Amino acid sequence: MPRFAANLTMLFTEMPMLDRFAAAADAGFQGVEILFPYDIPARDLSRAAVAAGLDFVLMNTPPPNWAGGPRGFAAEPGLEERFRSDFDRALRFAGALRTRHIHVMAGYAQGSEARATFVANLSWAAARAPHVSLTIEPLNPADQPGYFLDDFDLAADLIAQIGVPNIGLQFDAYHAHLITGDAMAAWRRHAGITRHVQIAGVPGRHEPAGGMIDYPAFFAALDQSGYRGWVSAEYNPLGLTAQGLGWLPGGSG
Ligand SMILES: O=C(O)[C@@H](O)C(=O)CO
Ligand SMILES: [Mg+2]
Repeated sequence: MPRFAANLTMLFTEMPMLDRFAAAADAGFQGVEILFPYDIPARDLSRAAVAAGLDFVLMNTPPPNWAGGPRGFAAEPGLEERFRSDFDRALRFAGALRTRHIHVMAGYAQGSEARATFVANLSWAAARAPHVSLTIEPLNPADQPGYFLDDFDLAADLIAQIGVPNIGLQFDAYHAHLITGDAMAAWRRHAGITRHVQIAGVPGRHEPAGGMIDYPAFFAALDQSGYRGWVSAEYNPLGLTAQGLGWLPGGSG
């Protein structure tokens, strides 16, 4: 069975951020991720993770505003300088938090110039931080219209083109199902390049149980394919988070 992490941007939001770490550990998670941790001093986040005995698994490149900001700039021509300073800010945070992965967000752009920009920015970032694992994640166009990286085959193609060991796929089964119609088939196709997995139910992006993705079968497929990374719960709980954790293998729900 994979190791599970709680996405603290979306889970346990009924309490302040620094209290969510202990709640996640009590529920049976072994790790955490925060999409945009930039509003809270890294040392406070790090202390909370250590005190709860949790690994810090993933964070995103800025912008810092989860509620209203765009999703990155890496594929947007003309914003290369901003991308670089954002990336360095992410690196400083990631160092303080000992984060396993940084998700480099593409932003909103289309066409060959956007692709060339994304490749150039990712290549620069990979060389800048050769010791850090970088991920790219296709987001479904219904939730993120106009987002550059909206296709799994495109992500695979980009990873192959850049061809460095520290860039891999962030496979979010919720987006995979909405983009391809079959998260399990998408997993079989892309397991080999995946560094990080996220889960949520379809439809609705709620608890990963009882929807169109058979999660017990998906977890078995992860094991069968030899996946050794993390699986992060990244969904909007229907009620109090702890009351919806019956799906978590070995958890207290
Ligand atoms: O799936 C998502 O929405 C996230 O993993 C993300 O990083 C978007 O900000
Ligand atoms: Mg995701």
